[in-house]
Amino acid sequence: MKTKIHFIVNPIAGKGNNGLSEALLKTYFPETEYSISIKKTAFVLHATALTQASIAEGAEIIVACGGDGTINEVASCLVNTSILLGILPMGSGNGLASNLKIPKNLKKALSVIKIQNVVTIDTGTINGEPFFSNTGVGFDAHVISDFEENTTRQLFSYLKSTLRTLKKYSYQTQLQIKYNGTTELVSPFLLFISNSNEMGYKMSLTPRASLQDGLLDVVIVPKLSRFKLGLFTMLFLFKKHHWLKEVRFQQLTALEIKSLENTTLKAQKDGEFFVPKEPIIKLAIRPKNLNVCVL
Ligand SMILES: Nc1ncnc2c1ncn2[C@@H]1O[C@H](COP(=O)(O)OP(=O)(O)OP(=O)(O)O)[C@@H](O)[C@H]1O
Repeated sequence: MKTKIHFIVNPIAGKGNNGLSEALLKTYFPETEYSISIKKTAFVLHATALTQASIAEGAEIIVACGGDGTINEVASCLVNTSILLGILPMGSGNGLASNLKIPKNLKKALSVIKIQNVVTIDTGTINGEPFFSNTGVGFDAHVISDFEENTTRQLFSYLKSTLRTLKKYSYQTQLQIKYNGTTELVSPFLLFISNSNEMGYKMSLTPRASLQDGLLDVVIVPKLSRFKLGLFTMLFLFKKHHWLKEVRFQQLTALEIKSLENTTLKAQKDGEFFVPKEPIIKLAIRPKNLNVCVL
């Protein structure tokens, strides 16, 4: 029996020129042993529809070719199944791939899929919808909202969006957060929840996070003075933001966030803008329910 591998390719992820061709795939996965299919996405959420079709076609490995957004759309269909997720990192940040040590080099990443060495990782949920890398309802969500107006998806565009968001960001949103039987009121600059220890571009707000510890790593940063914000940014770039006493970390299995104004919050999910349907956001971890090909 030939192994069925389906490649779901996002042609606009990262710089957009990914170098993946059928000829290259055939050198790694010869027709005598493998049955290969390449599918290109044409719009947002198309990867999910293509993955569902691949599952119905009996694919045993489904490879997300793109960044965290593409992985989210593909992997959402693979949780709690025995189908393996492969990753060819072709996005801008590639946070999850980097945490999993999947090489950015296309040929090396193809070898990883061929070896079929598998780890089972945790996945997070936000109001029941899976996320794999991170989510957030603070400054990061506003940056992503601005970023999606850009025509290019590269580091420079993230930097531009960060600066634009810094100028207009307001801290008016009063949130009630509940975890481990505790209720708190916060009005945070940042409320970031991560499964992975990397956000992309080798940057991390949650360096202690593990994809296999059954925990969500939560970072809460209150409103900061301009000086403290500058300091926080500098420390963050060197992964030393924990030096600031205002920065709080929690490792949790569940968290509830409620807008006191009863408005729906802006959020980001794996780097894509997301507006939860209700003013209450429920976050949870689902331990070890996704099989991923790694080195
Ligand atoms: N043909 C298409 N045209 C426009 N958008 C698309 C197309 N195909 C997929 N998308 C959308 O592109 C978005 C970005 O994809 P992805 O996150 O993989 O790349 P990236 O943002 O460059 O990488 P990263 O998240 O690692 O920074 C996803 O939300 C996906 O739904």
